Amino acid sequence: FLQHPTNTCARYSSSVPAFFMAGGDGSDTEWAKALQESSGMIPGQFETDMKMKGLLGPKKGQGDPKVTANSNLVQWLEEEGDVYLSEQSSWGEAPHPMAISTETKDEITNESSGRGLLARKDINDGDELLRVPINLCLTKASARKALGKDALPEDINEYLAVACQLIHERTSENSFWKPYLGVLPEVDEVNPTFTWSDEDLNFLNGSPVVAATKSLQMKLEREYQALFEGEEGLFAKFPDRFPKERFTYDNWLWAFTNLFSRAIRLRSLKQGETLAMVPYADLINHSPFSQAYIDARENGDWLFKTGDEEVILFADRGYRRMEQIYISYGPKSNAELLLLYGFAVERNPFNSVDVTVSIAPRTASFVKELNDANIPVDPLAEEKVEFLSSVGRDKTVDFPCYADRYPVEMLEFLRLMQMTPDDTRGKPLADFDYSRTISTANEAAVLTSVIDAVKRQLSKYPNTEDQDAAMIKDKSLFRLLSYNQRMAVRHRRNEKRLLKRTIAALEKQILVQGLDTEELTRAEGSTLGQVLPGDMEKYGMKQKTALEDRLEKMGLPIDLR
Ligand SMILES: C[S@@+](CC[C@H](N)C(=O)[O-])C[C@H]1O[C@@H](n2cnc3c(N)ncnc32)[C@H](O)[C@@H]1O
Repeated sequence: FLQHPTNTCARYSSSVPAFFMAGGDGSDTEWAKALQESSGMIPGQFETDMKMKGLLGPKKGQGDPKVTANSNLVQWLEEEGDVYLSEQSSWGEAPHPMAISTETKDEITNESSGRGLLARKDINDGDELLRVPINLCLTKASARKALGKDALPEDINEYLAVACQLIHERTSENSFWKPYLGVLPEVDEVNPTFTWSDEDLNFLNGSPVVAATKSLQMKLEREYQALFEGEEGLFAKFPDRFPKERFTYDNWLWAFTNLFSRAIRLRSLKQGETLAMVPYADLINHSPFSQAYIDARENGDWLFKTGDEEVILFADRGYRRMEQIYISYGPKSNAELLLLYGFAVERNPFNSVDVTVSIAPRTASFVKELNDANIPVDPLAEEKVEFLSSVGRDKTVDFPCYADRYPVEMLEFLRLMQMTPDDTRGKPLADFDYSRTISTANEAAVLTSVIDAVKRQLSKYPNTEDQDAAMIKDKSLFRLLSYNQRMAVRHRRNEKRLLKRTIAALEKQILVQGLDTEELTRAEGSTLGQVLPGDMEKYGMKQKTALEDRLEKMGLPIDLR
């Protein structure tokens, strides 16, 4: 885990949280004191702040259902899991270092980021932040125990199993997990794009997120039907445990909203890795700059190992009192975050936009099909097709473009596709190292074709970046849009900005490397990065997008079984 000395997350922290409570019993005394200290310079400011946060006055926050839910969770964790959350120091143990804030905000966009965990005292790099026993978590094992091993067989996908248990617990009167369910958000508090209406999704037109969203929506529908419906489905086979009125599609979407946005993959478990919903740990928000992540370990000290396992987290840096604690959900692009978590990060070093690079090798038969006298046959086309299929690549490929880099694979792919007999001089294509420049003419054609591909991606959006920027700038009008719509406009604007920067960087590189000279235009006789008409048509029903590819690697249910 951990070890990152720099304080890069500071700008994401919510310095004056709205509603909050201490970790122990929900009292606000310590927070009141801390807030008083932090805003003590302005007379009367503290009282004003506290009133605004609902923590002063007759109710003192106790009437707030969110504060009550936090309180119930803390009590349950202490009673059922022996989780140490005390505010007071006691024999040999310091007070628990964190507290739940019911309302945190993104400091750049001012959008709500829901609950979060705050440092209740100064925290040092490496300090233990939390420990939660596995038996409080929802996993495939707990799902099979709750709903029967006959209904959820050994080989069932983890996401499906935990989704079933989430719905089961949510709709049971006496669930052991009730205090945990009490803090799980509704779909409209998370808003991942796969739950958006088509009207909201239209705001993302042109963005690769739309295709990924539609594909995830279809997959979730298909999985629901396959699991519950038909003669072999759980509704028919186990109607008592899986009543239709409880396992509705709305509940299914709620379960997956929570799974995608909160489930953690624990990798260090004795029996291998497990997907888990971990109470309390899942209250921590994401910062792409955090080096901390959550994992499991055997519990007990060195002498007295109990054999049980627990989830554990250490601080990745020092935190000041009242600062929000962050972990990293992984190096995710804003498209991934929006699709699965319902938010995007304005300054995200892992942000990328998928760009489609498509070059159809001009074989004799393909050129004939095109029926255009100006398009010559590429003498290397057949060899290129063979080479591509031997390395398992298609001729239409999606690559993620980052703000400051693009993948080596994209350059390698394009260098190959732009080879001419001048470059090969009779040698086989397989003999070249495509991770290096092949020739100046080849490189010129490669960079030009990347620019073309990025420009083509940009042209897919109905509005320009400037128009989006103007919309965002007009604060009063922008606020009239719904949360989803605001996220969509910011997202598409950031995608365009990234693509425009990529074009500018490439154009500069072409100039710096002297690749803009006349004689190098000979490469234009090659394939030039154009999506040839035939390929355009095929592209409509092409293979997976790069985003889907990455989701699959994460183990998300792109093909669930
Ligand atoms: C694991 S939960 C974290 C706790 C969550 N805020 C809550 O209220 O329960 C993940 C969700 O928190 C929110 N979130 C996490 N990090 C965020 C961030 N940096 N900005 C905005 N929202 C964030 C998103 O709604 C996301 O789906």
